[in-house]
Formats: sequence, structure tokens, C-alpha cells
Amino acid sequence: MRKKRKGSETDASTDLGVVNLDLDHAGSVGSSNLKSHYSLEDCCRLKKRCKEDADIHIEFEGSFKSRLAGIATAPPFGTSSLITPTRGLKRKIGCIDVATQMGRKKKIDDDYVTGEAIGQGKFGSVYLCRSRGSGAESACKTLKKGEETVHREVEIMQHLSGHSGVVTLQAVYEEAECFHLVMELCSGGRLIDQMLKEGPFSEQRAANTLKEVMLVIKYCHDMGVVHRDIKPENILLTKLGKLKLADFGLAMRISEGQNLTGLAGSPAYVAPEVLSGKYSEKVDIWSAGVLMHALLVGSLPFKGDSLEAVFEAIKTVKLDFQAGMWESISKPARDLIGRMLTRDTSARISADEVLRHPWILFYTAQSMKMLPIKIKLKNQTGAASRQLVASPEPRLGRNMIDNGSVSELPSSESCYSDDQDECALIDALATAISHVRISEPKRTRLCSPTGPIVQQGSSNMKANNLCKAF
Ligand SMILES: Nc1ncnc2c1ncn2[C@@H]1O[C@H](COP(=O)(O)OP(=O)(O)OP(=O)(O)O)[C@@H](O)[C@H]1O
Repeated sequence: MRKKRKGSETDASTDLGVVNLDLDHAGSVGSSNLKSHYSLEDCCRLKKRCKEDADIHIEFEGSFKSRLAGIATAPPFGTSSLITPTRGLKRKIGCIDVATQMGRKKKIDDDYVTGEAIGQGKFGSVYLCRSRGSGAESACKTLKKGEETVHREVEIMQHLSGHSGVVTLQAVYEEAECFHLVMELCSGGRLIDQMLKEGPFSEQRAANTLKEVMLVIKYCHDMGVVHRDIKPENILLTKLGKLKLADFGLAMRISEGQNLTGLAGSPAYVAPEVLSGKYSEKVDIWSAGVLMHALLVGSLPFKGDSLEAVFEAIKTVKLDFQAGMWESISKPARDLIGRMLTRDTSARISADEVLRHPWILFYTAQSMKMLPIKIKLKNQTGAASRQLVASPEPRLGRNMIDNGSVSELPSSESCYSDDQDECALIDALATAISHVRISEPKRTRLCSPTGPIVQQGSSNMKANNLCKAF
């Protein structure tokens, strides 16, 4: 993690006292399948709200107020982690230099022609806009002032902008009541929509998708930012299909060794430690693990009929990656998800470790079709090392490779006799996995979540519910 920057909003004693519980809809796409799994349309929209004093409380809309109040985290007495919007804006978004300065002098209408709405968020619509100068199209998100999170979102977007995996903030226009964020246009839609349209991804595609997501999560963490709302609704695609992480409305600055508190995130993706106390950037790894689950098997791992039930599942359900749909998924994939969805945060791997995991490496090697993969087969008689080439033949089964360039990474059991190389590759991967090092020496190394893992009741696994889960 990066060291604390000037202007960082958190410190070691920070307690946000914020409950930003996004009872998330899949969006405005008009399919009932896209509704979240607990009638979220009836649920509250918990406001992204930060307050700076010890009176911080959680504001809920609708009937969830009392139900959620018990799990809200109040800030410790006397701490004040947040800066008042009135005096703090300049300081907090001091790095928004060129764009903001320009924006303060000019109005957005001077520079852009606003077009149709292209997205609906909790805090307003996102519109298409066209530069009067260049004619280039962008997306414009208007955020009403007043919420601390709004200021923070602007600041963090600017802080992260420039990475190819982050939606670029092109300009900020500040008005008395609102900010207009002019962003790079992601006209390829959202990852969630692809997932719902296409069903479970092949392992190769899932690995490539996860890798892109993890690269940007790693970047955020290196930059001292925890996103706190990793989910496919917040992953947008460009026209060319490049993934971009969006919606930094819940993101927080964090320094090495710091902890955040406060309930924030989207229920199905929220990490267990968020529900029970202090947490760190590792919450993003958990959420990415939930995403990986959804990518590979088309359903969310933690479900329930109510918010409490979902949270209870997150805290207690033991997933079984050895049974059911997971039987058709390769062992390295199961190993990785087990390491991401472990409740023991010290055993949960980091973004960097995810990126170095053999499953990711295997499926995302740029030229794996062309180049032999040199595998060192440790502890195997008479085979100090072998050269293996990933088979170009597509294999039968659900997780076919999309482009035919690389075959499915099968489980060891499913290896055919003429696939000795591939079998050896799997074994080698298994060996490699057992040697994956967790960087901090004191960490417990677990190959699976902290206990036996059992799927939830079959009612949750019905095909019709798979999409609803999002
Ligand atoms: N840069 C962009 N290019 C294209 N569409 C975008 C862009 N940014 C946002 N959108 C669209 O607008 C929607 C809402 O944007 P965003 O998630 O940033 O707003 P929000 O108010 O924070 O929403 P949420 O309710 O998810 O928290 C997105 O789901 C997406 O469809």
C-alpha cells in the first residue's frame, strides 16, 4: 500500500461512521432478471453520506432503517475523520488542478453540448455530452453537492485518473449546487449486462476479465485507495471492450496499516469484516472473489431473501468448491477463489498475489498458443522440467474457450490419455499453487476458505434465480 498522501482523509483512528449500503439494482435495463435478489426495488437507497462529528448516524430510507441500525458502525468518540465540505473542498480536491480551475471559470455548457441520458445512478443521471471544440463524445455525471462522498468521489477520480483501467476524468465543472464530471465515454455498456446476456464465462474469459479487474484494483491499492464497491455494475466497457472501473462514490483513501470502519458496499459483494468491524483494502479482494464466482458459475455465492439473510450468509455460509457446478471448473480456479473468499483477512491474498496466481497466469499469458510453457515439475521422478504447449483444441464441456486458441484448463480427473502434457501442466500448476507465497511471512496460508465450504440451499441455485442474483 502506498504511504499516506497529503490530503488523505483517513488516518489510523479513522472511523467513517458511514453506512453506504447500496442495495443495488442491476440498473435501468428493463429486465426483471436484473433485479437484485431481495426485492431491492422496495428497499431503501441508503444514502452515501458522511458526517464528521460523533453524532454521525446512519440515515436509511424506508423500512430498512431499523433493521440495519444494529449493524451500523458509529465513529469512535471524539474522532473526526472527515473534513467539512465547506472549508475542505479546495484542500481535498486540490489535485484537481487544471480541469477544476477551468471548470470553475467556465460553465459546462460553454464547452459541451449535453445529450441523452445514458445511465442512472443513485445521485443523478449520467448524460452523453459532446465537446463543442473537438466534437468528441464524453459522459457527464452530475453530482449534487452536500454529500461528503461527492467531494471525495471527485478527488479520488482525479487521483486515479490516467490509469487505463480507470474511467478517465476529463474535466470538472463546479457550480453552486453541483459538480459536473466529464468522463471518458464507455459506450460498451456494463460488465453485468454482458454477464446476464451471455451466462457463465469460459475459464479463459473469466480469467482475463478478472485479471483486468485485479490490475486496476492493484493500482487503486497502490495509490492508497480502497474502492469498496467492486461489482460488475461498476465495471464499464469501452467501445473496444476494454474494462474500466467506475463509480468511486464509496472509495476511500487509506494508508498502510490503517483500518476503515463503517458499512459500505453492495450487500452481495460486501466482505464479512465490513459487517463486523475494521477492514482494509482486502475488502476489494473479497468483492472480486464474489465477481469471480459470478463470472464462472453465473450466480452469486451469498444470497438470501432479506438483507439480514444475505449478511448472515456472508458471515457463515461455507461454500463447497469441490461439488456441484464447481466440479466442472479447474482446480486452480477453485484454489484461487478459495483464497479470495476466505474470511480470514490475513489469509486472503492481495491483488498482486491474485495476479500471480497460476490460474490467472495460465489463461492470460499473451502468447500461450505460440510459446512453449516451461514448467518445472518439482518432486516428480525423472522429470526435472518439461516443455508443454497448451493445446489449441477446444474441449467439450461448459467452459469452452471462446476463441479456440487455448483449450479449457480441465480438472486433473478429466484429463484424457492423449492429453498427457495438459495433465502434467495441471499437476505443475497444482505444484506451483502450493508454492505460491503469501508476501507477509506471518500470514496463514490456506488453500481454501477457513472451513469446509458448502453451497447454499438449492433454491438459490435455480437457473431462474441466477440473473436475479445480480
Ligand atoms: N463514463 C461512463 N460512460 C458511459 N456510461 C457511464 C459512465 N459512467 C457512468 N455511466 C452509466 O451511468 C450509470 C451510473 O453511473 P455511476 O455508477 O457512476 O453512478 P452512481 O450514482 O454512483 O451509481 P450507483 O447507483 O451504481 O452507485 C452506470 O451504471 C453506467 O451505466
